[in-house]
Amino acid sequence: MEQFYTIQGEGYNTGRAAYFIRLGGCDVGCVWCDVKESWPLDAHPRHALTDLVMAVTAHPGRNVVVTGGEPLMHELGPLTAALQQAGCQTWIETSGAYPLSGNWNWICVSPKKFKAPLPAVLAAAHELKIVVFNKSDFAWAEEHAAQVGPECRLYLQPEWSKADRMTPLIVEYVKANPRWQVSLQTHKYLDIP
Ligand SMILES: C[S@@+](CC[C@H](N)C(=O)[O-])C[C@H]1O[C@@H](n2cnc3c(N)ncnc32)[C@H](O)[C@@H]1O
Ligand SMILES: Nc1nc2[nH]cc(C(=O)O)c2c(=O)[nH]1
Ligand code: SF4
Ligand SMILES: [Mg+2]
Repeated sequence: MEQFYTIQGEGYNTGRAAYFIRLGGCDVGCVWCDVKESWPLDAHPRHALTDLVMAVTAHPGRNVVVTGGEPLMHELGPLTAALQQAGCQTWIETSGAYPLSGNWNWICVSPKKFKAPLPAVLAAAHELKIVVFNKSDFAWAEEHAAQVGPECRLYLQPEWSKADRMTPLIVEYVKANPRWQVSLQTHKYLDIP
């Protein structure tokens, strides 16, 4: 759907330069999704793998975030193979609602109430990133933390339109439950893509 070179704004890799590949198509239906224009599966141009890799390697960074839409609606083996062959680190942002494909150096799973994550994707996560939309989401976050591996990093991220109200609750929750960390959408504060 779009591609851009920016700074990873969220989660464990916050602050690192990364090339973003945003794939079209998502049927999860989050009411607060901040990229609803990504939802149609066939409304976006298709690009040859070699062109994508050339676009990535035209920039000095070698971290690539594959996001969407829901990127796991696509078979991602060929894309990650081509990126890794070109010396890139492959990172994914996924809801976990579809089976994992591709080879990943970093897997961020952000589960959604609207379409449950698959247990196998949660088990493979390096990072669990829960969007907090209301205060019942803390208990929901713990249910998912029980399904990831022992090394998985745990993040609570305020839903953007409710950040004023949710961020103070997240701060108090993390102080009381220090296995969790705060994740902010720092690119929105920086006003960059
Ligand atoms: C747009 S989604 C695309 C990847 C995948 N579909 C997913 O949801 O993980 C990228 C990240 O943005 C988060 N996100 C989307 N809308 C948000 C919002 N309004 N506030 C905070 N985070 C949001 C998602 O939870 C996810 O971690
Ligand atoms: N800067 C920046 N960081 C991000 N991290 C995850 C994003 C996403 O939409 O997947 C995102 C995004 O859209 N921009
Ligand atoms: S799963 Fe991701 S892309 Fe799909 S609606 Fe939810 S936040 Fe948006
Ligand atoms: Mg985003």
